[in-house]
Amino acid sequence: MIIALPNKGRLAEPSLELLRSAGIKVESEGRRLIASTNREDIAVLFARARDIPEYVYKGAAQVGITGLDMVYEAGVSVETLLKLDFGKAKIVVAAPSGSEIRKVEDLEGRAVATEFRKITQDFFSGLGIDVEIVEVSGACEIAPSIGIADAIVDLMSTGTTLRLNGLEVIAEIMETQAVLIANRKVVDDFNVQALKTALESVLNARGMVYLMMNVPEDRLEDVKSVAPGLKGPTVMKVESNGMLAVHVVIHESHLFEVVERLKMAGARDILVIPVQRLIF
Ligand SMILES: Nc1ncnc2c1ncn2[C@@H]1O[C@H](COP(=O)(O)OP(=O)(O)OP(=O)(O)O)[C@@H](O)[C@H]1O
Ligand SMILES: O=P(O)(O)OC[C@H]1O[C@H](OP(=O)(O)OP(=O)(O)O)[C@H](O)[C@@H]1O
Ligand SMILES: [Mg+2]
Repeated sequence: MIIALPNKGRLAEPSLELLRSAGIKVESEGRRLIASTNREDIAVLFARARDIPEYVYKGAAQVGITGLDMVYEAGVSVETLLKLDFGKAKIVVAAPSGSEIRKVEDLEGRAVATEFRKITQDFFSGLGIDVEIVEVSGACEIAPSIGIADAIVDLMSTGTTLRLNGLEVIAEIMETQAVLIANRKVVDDFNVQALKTALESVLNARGMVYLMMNVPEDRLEDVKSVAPGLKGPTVMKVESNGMLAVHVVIHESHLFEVVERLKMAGARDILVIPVQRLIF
């Protein structure tokens, strides 16, 4: 199986990191664009995020990681298997603050600069608004101030780039994040499904911790009410001393108060263990 990964840009490092957590280690040598991995049956193809949907559609790679925006923009039919929870941003229409352009209808007959020709075209034609699209290949926020366009369609996450360039959002087109995509013909292949399961299990496990503790039998209900767990705690009898071993998965953000409450409810010997993978 070949996995297409972004070779640079915002999605590159988090994609490699996610694969690594899922047990797939890329053995890359500098600028080589095809790399082997620790698994004999999995190789990686490094490409631009923008080109990955096309490569997966054509079958040059069976699966790939790219932005959902890139999938729409490519306009090809691939299967989105999983949202990956990084590379989160919005595609917005923005115009110079204080200009007469306050809403998308004001752009009728005007010029819009963007790297996203198809998304922009589809958005405005869907609203029946006729705009001229000025295609740029990056740093599109500069376009209005140099007289190239009246507005832009671009990605926004923190909003800093827009603000620093005197632009403000007048409409939101779509939300994007990194996704795992697959060629439709191989969606059900064992390796494709195994990769999906592995990545999903890493995402599920993020922020979760496993608690193990000993609880006197007569305090079980008190402990349960403090830490109900994902599917109720696992309870095992500890031989001979009237104690129960209780195991439960909770969210790390609750750990601070849950541990104290468990202690108060009679739990002892509490172990907190990181969760590597979680498969429901
Ligand atoms: N500010 C951002 N916040 C979150 N995700 C982003 C942001 N900018 C881009 N992305 C996501 O990353 C993808 C790739 O964009 P990025 O700018 O990293 O690379 P590129 O445009 O391919 O390369 P370059 O900008 O270096 O030419 C985008 O399609 C989008 O899905
Ligand atoms: O809302 P913000 O947090 O400011 O992020 C938005 C900016 O991030 C991306 O650019 P990137 O940094 O990838 O540079 P690029 O223009 O070279 O692609 C995007 O094209 C915006 O310009
Ligand atoms: Mg970019």
